[in-house]
Amino acid sequence: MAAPDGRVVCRPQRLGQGSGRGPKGRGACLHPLDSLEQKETQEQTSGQLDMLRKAQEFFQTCDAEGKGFIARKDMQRLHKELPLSLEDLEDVFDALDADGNGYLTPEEFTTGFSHFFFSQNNPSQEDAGEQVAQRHEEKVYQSRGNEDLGDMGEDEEAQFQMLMDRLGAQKVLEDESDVKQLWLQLKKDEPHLLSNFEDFLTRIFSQLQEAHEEKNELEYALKRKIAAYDEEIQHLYEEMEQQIKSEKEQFLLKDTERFQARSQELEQKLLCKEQELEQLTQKQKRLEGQCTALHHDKHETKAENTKLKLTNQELARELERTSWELQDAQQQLESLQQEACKLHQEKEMEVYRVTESLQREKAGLLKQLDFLRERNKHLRDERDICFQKNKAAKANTAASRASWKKRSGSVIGKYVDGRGILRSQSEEEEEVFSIPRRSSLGLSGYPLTEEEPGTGEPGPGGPYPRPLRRIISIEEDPLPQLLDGGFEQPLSKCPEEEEVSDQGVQGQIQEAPPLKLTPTSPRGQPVGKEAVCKEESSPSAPDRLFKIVFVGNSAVGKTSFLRRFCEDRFSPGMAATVGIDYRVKTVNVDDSQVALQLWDTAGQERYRCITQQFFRKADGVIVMYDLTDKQSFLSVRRWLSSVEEAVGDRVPVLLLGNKLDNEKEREVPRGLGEQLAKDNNLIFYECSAYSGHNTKESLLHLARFLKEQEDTVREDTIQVGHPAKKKSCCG
Ligand SMILES: Nc1nc2c(ncn2[C@@H]2O[C@H](COP(=O)(O)OP(=O)(O)OP(=O)(O)O)[C@@H](O)[C@H]2O)c(=O)[nH]1
Ligand SMILES: [Ca+2]
Ligand SMILES: [Mg+2]
Repeated sequence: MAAPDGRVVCRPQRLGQGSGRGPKGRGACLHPLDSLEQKETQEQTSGQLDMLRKAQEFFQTCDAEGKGFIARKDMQRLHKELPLSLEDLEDVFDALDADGNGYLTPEEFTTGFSHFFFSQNNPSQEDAGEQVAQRHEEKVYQSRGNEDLGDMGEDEEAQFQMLMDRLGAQKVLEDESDVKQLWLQLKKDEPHLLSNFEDFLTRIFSQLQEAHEEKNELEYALKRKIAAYDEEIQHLYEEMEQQIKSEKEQFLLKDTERFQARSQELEQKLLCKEQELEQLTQKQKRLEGQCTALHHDKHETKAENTKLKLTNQELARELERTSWELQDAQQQLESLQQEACKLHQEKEMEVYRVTESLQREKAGLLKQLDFLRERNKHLRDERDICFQKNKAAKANTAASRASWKKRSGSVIGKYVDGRGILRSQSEEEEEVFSIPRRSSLGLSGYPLTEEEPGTGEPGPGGPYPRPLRRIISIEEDPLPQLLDGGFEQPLSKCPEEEEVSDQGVQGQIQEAPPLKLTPTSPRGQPVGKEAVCKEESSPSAPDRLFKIVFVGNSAVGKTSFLRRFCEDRFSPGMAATVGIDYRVKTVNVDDSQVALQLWDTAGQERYRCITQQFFRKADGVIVMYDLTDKQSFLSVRRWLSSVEEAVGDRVPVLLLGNKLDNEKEREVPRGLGEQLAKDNNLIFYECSAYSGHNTKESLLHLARFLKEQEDTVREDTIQVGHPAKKKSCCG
C-alpha cells in the first residue's frame, strides 16, 4: 500500500490568466505530468526562442529612437502601420505594462508578448476582448506578411510557426507538416480562405485543448481519487495498525499478566520444591549420619561378635564338661533318690505300723480307763459314805475335797501330780468339771491313767504311778522313736511340763497293772498284736500318710465325729477332750491306700496354746462348728485366722457344720456356711456324727484333695529336678 508521497498535486494554471502574472507563473508551478509533456516543452522552448526573437524585432520597431523602452506615444505611432485603432493600441499597451508605470521595458514587452501568444492557445478561456486583440494582431501580421514578405519562404515559415504557437498546436499536434502544407497551399492558392482556415484551426485546436484539459482534469480527479483512496487506505491502514497495536498491547498485557501469574505460581512451586529439597537434604544428612553411626556400630558389633563367638566356644566346651559332670551328678542323685525313696517308704510304713499299734493300745487302755472309771465311781461312792460318816471331822474335809478334785481333773499335760505342785491349776480344773459333760480323756492317744485318790492307797511296789502327762507333738513325729525304743522313751514333752515328763511310757503303763484292773484290760496281751490283727484286715499297706488336725469350739462334736469315722459308732454324752488326742485311719482313695493321722484337739479355750503348735506340721485342717450353736459358727473365723497365722494358706481346710440331724434346733443356715467357705476357699460339708451323714464323704474329699495336691507337687519336683525321666519317688 502506498503511503502518500506528499506530492503536491496542483492543478495546472491556465496560461495567460491575469495579464500581470507574466510567464514566470508557468515555471513556478510544477506540472504533475511533466514527464509526459517534456517533448511538448522542448517544442515550446524552441517556439519561445523564435517568439523572443520576433518580440525583440517588434520592440526595436516600436523603439525607433533606441531609448531602451517603449512609451505610450511610441505605441500610438504604430497606428499608421498597424490595422489597429488608437484605443486598441492603448489596450495593448496597458496589457503589456504589467507594473503600470507607463513604460514598457524590453522584459515587460517580451513577457507580455509571449504571454499574449500563449494565451491564444486557450481561446476558450480567454475573454472575447483578448481574442479580438489577438485576431487583430494576426491579421496585422498576415497582412504585413502578405505585403512585406511576399514569397519569402522564411517568413511564411515564421508566420506559420507563430500561428501554430498562437493556436497552441504544438501541444496537440505531433506532426504539423500536413497542416503546414495545407496552410501554405491555401495561402498560395486561396489566400481569402486562409483566415477561415485559421479560424477553423483555432476552433479545432481550442477543442483539442479543451479535450486535453478535460483529460487533464479527469486525470487530476483520478489522481485525487487515487490520493483520496490512498489516504483512505492509509487511514484504514493506520486505523488497522492502531487496532492491531492496541490488540497487541492488550494481548501483551494479558500475556504479561498471565505470564506474571504463571511465573509467580512457578516461583512458589520452586520455593516449595526448594524447601522440600532442603528437607530432603537434611534428611539425607541425618541418614548419612545414622549410616555412619551404624557402620561404626557394625564394626564394633563385628568385633564384639568375634569376641562373643570365642567366648561362646569356650562356654560350649565348658558346658560340655559341665554336662558330663552333671550327668555324673544326676546318676549319683538318682541313686540317692532311689535310696531316699526306699528309706522314706520304709519309714512311712514303720510310722503307720507304730501308729496302728499305738491306736490299738490306746483302745485297750481306754477300755481299762472305762473300767477304772467304773471302779472310781464305785470307790467314790464308798468314799462318799465314808465322807458322810466323818463329816464332823473338819480337818479331813479340806484334804478330801482336794483329792476329789484331783481325780476328777484328769487332764494330762497341764496338771501335775495331785500333791499340789501346781496348785493354781486346780481352779481351772474346777471349771472343766463345772461343765455338764465329764472331762476324762487323756492326751496323746494314751489313756489318762488317773490315780485313784479315792482309794487312798498306793499301788503295789511303791508310790502310785503318776498320771501320764505327756503330749505327743505332731512336729516331732515321735512315732518311729516309739517304735524303736518301745514305750520306754518319752513321746514328747509338753513345753510347759518338761520337768515332769521324763518318765517312760512303758514304765507307766507297766505300772498300770498294779492298779488292779479287771481282766478286761488289754494290758495282759501285747497291744500291738490286736492292732496287727486289725491291720491284716486292711487290703494293703498305705501308700502315704497325711496329718490332719481337727479344731473347733468345745462340744461341736469333733470327738464324736472321729469316733463315727473310725469306729462307725456314736456315743452320746462324750467327755470333753483334754489336751490332744489322735486316731489313725486308712482309707482307699482312687486305688491307693491313704493313712490319715487325725489329731483331735480340745476345743476349750485353755488348750489353745497346745492346739496352735499342732498346726505347723499339718497336711490339712478341719474346722468344725455346731450348726445348732451360732456362737460356734462365729468362732470359725478365729479358728481360720489362727490356722493361717501358723501355716499361711498352704494347707487345705475342710469346714464342717455338725449335728445336721438336729435340724429343728438349727441356728446357722446352710447358706452362711457355704458363703464363708466360698470366701475363704474352703471345702464345705454339713454332717452329723450322730447319723454318720457326710462323715466319710467329707474326709474322703479332703484326702483326695491332699493326694492330688501331693501328686502335683511330686510331679513338679520330678520335672524340675529331673526333666528327662518321670519317676515316682517320695518327695
Ligand atoms: N445330736 C447330736 N449330738 C452330737 C453330735 N455330735 C456330738 N454330739 C454331742 O455333742 C456333745 C459334745 O461332743 P464331743 O464330741 O465331745 O465334742 P467335742 O467337740 O469333742 O468337745 P471338746 O472335746 O470339748 O472339744 C456330746 O454330748 C455329743 O453327744 C451329733 O452329730 N448330733
Ligand atoms: Ca512599464
Ligand atoms: Mg472332744
